[in-house]
Amino acid sequence: MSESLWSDFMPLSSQVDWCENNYVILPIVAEFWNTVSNSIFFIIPPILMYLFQQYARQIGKSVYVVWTLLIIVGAGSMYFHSTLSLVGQLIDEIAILWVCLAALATWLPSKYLPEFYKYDRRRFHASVALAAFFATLMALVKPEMNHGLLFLFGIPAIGLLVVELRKCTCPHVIHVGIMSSIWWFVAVCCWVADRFLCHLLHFPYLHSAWHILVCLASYMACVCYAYFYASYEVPEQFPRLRFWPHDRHTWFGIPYVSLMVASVKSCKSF
Ligand SMILES: CCCCCCCC/C=C\CCCCCCCC(=O)N[C@@H](CO)[C@H](O)/C=C/CCCCCCCCCCCCC
Ligand SMILES: [Ca+2]
Ligand SMILES: [Zn+2]
Repeated sequence: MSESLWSDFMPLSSQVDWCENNYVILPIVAEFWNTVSNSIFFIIPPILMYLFQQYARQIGKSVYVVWTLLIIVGAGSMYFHSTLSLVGQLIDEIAILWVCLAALATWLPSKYLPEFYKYDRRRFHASVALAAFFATLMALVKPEMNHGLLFLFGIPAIGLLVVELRKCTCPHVIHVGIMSSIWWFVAVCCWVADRFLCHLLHFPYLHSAWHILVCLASYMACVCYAYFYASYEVPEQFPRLRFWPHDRHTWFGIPYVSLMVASVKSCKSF
């Protein structure tokens, strides 16, 4: 390993530094609150792994790839904020790139794909894997551009959500989709304010709030995509949204997709 590569592991070697003051709470952690706020990525995705077991069995195991990558996003972000190293920044960004592409490959309904991919989804998965490989190489070239480019995933993500929610008649899916969009909007405001208005606001916790809100927005959007995908691809399994720990908890429960036997009506009210 060359000397310059070693230096990319050094604390504070990233050009990015967030509003929270460095090394204030613990002498070995650069940004304490920005580090610990990523803990939410170790709580929600494992619960989703548990709740999506039936979905994985009946529709596809790639749902586990998305939840695992979300945990890796949290771990990468923790490492980045605890060191503010360039390597930490790249791990954080590349993990986000991969989870977005994995979500796209897993849940983009076939009706949106060109004919070439429609009848063999493995071709689509292979193309996304190839795109992930080249995008990862490009991410190493100009790391300072990565944040901005990653936000572009928000456009198809919101686009798909809006298009499908307008057609959707299930009130639970509409509720989760709207909450996801609200959290996403507030999260982006927090990210922008922390990045560009730090000297005006002097409020160092906005990036921590972003971590929590973007995790909520992304997992809720993913649950909606999982529902839309199942509704298109396996309507005979009557997908419906349920909430953990109880279906009564539509506000604070964790939504997931459950598949039913053909005799039960889809989206039945609780
Ligand atoms: C058909 C759908 C395609 C897109 C699916 C998107 C699924 C998104 C899944 C997970 C994204 C998680 C992102 C978490 C980032 C946490 C790490 C972090 O905070 N990193 C920052 C530094 O610590 C870094 O500055 C962040 C950079 C920008 C990230 C932009 C992510 C865009 C993700 C799009 C999410 C869409 C949610 C839509 C809600 C309606
Ligand atoms: Ca800082
Ligand atoms: Zn962060």
